[in-house]
Amino acid sequence: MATRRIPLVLLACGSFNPITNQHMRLFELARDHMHSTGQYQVVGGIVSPVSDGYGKQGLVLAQHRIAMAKLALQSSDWVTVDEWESQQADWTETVVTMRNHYGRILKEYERSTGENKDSSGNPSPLSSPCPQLKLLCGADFLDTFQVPDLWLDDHVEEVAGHFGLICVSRGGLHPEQAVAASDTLSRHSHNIFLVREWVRNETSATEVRRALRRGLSVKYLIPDSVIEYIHQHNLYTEDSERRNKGTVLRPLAKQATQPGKNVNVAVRKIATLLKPDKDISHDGDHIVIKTLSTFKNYNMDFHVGKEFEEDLSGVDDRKCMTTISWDGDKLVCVQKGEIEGRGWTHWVDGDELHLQLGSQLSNLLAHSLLLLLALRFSVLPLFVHSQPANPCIYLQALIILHTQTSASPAAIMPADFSGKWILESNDIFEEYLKVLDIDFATRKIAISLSQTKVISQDEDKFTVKTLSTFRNYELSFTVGVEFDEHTKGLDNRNIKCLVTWEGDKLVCTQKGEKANRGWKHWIEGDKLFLELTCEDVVCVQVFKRKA
Ligand SMILES: Nc1ncnc2c1ncn2[C@@H]1O[C@H](COP(=O)(O)OP(=O)(O)OP(=O)(O)O)[C@@H](O)[C@H]1O
Ligand SMILES: O=C(O)c1ccc[n+]([C@@H]2O[C@H](COP(=O)([O-])O)[C@@H](O)[C@H]2O)c1
Repeated sequence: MATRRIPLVLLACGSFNPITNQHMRLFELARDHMHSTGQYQVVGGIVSPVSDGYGKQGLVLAQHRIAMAKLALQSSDWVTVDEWESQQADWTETVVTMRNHYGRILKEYERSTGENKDSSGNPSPLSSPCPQLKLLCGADFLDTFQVPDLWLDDHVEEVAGHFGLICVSRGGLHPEQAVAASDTLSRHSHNIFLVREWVRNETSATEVRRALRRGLSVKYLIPDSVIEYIHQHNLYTEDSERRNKGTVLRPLAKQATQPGKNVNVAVRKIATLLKPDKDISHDGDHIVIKTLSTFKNYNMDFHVGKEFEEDLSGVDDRKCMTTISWDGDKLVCVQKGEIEGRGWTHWVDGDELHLQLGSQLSNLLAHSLLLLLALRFSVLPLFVHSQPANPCIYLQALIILHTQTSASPAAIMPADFSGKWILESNDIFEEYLKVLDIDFATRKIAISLSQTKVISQDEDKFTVKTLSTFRNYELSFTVGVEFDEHTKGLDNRNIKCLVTWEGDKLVCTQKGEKANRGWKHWIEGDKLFLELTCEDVVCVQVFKRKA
């Protein structure tokens, strides 16, 4: 007897900002592939645009993205647009969207099998097998599962294990490697269908928006009806592209606030974007310090000289026995607990309030949020409302901290970077490449690659080799000596560079066509950090020392 095929619905989640022909092609490719397995019968396709709460830069209103998707899909007799996700007040996890659709699909199935039950109430042999729902995506989507703190592990488990994925190739990405690199994905590899698109189509919604902003033609990349809609509503402009600029992607913010999470990459990322205010009031030795930001607020209410139990919920969720006392005109706090040497010092210098946060060097990583909060505030007589200066000045706190907390003189010497370092994480690298105007295909290759840094250091003389299977790059410099760099094979620009020591950090300013360009290198334990900055993008790469 021939086995009956499993009815299958394909669900694609994304910004669809705007929907492109390639988005629609994904469905056709996936349907052919799933039919070729002989196991499935694709019975429907759903496009589910993300809600406005997603916070992605340049995201135009959901009502427009929905309207464009509906216009585009008028030509399909099996793919529809669903508004449920886009209408949720906040951004919705993909797995929640999947559960919602699957619940609806199952209800319909039950209703239809109800009509086909035998006398004992069991589905009759005439009923079709239980339908399935699978997530349809491009290869770049699969890579996002590896982005630290973007997805919850349980959700990846449910998406890949319970539902299943159909992933269409994109650019030079290697989805099979993404599956192999992840324990969860490889455990469910039988439920992940990789579809090879032989007619490569590199259309990306970002590139379409860019072309539209520049007044260039996007005909044949997106349907005519969508082009007309965009022009009618003047949708993709310089202004619309600035929408959500600097906003933390909602999944990252949401993940960071999960109970029991360590102070991690996501929190660090959020913290760097914050503009916290300090609101300090006092009545004699009774002091209240409020640290206010759009992400988290933190209040301290204490009497100088009196020990109290401090609950650092929302910071690193530890408890400390805290005592704050005067040291001359400095307010010094000692926080006894799990982390040795923990505490802070507040003092005023001219019209600036300084806050220096400390813990032992070995614990720096666990305390990155604390370090990030080490801001310098301007325009402030002590204990009145303050205006924050540049939040990125927190970086200086690391240096102060190193100097303050290092017991041995060796620890305050500039660091030794020599060695081989393997890339472990590469946060916002694609944004950094975009701001350097690196083309789509190169970006996609670059973000998928592993990198090795080989650094040779002879006191202040450095050679840094960056090696990958795609391109190698070598840079030699002497700290304190300005040099010309041609970023050959990268963005091919000429820049004037100067590398200096800031404590044990190596800091480079790169003057040229691009504003605010530079990098910083520092070491924490067996990790090498590289912070790459250009305009308003800050990318952090973390390397592990190769034994
Ligand atoms: N050219 C393409 N090839 C394969 N998959 C694609 C392609 N374009 C989009 N997709 C897939 O379509 C889904 C929705 O994509 P999304 O709305 O993010 O558009 P996008 O073109 O990837 O946008 P952006 O350019 O901003 O990255 C994702 O799973 C994405 O991987
Ligand atoms: O569910 C999650 O945890 C999750 C984390 C990150 C991204 N997503 C979804 O992945 C999609 C990414 O779309 P885009 O346009 O950013 O490529 C979008 O639908 C998001 O809601 C989902």
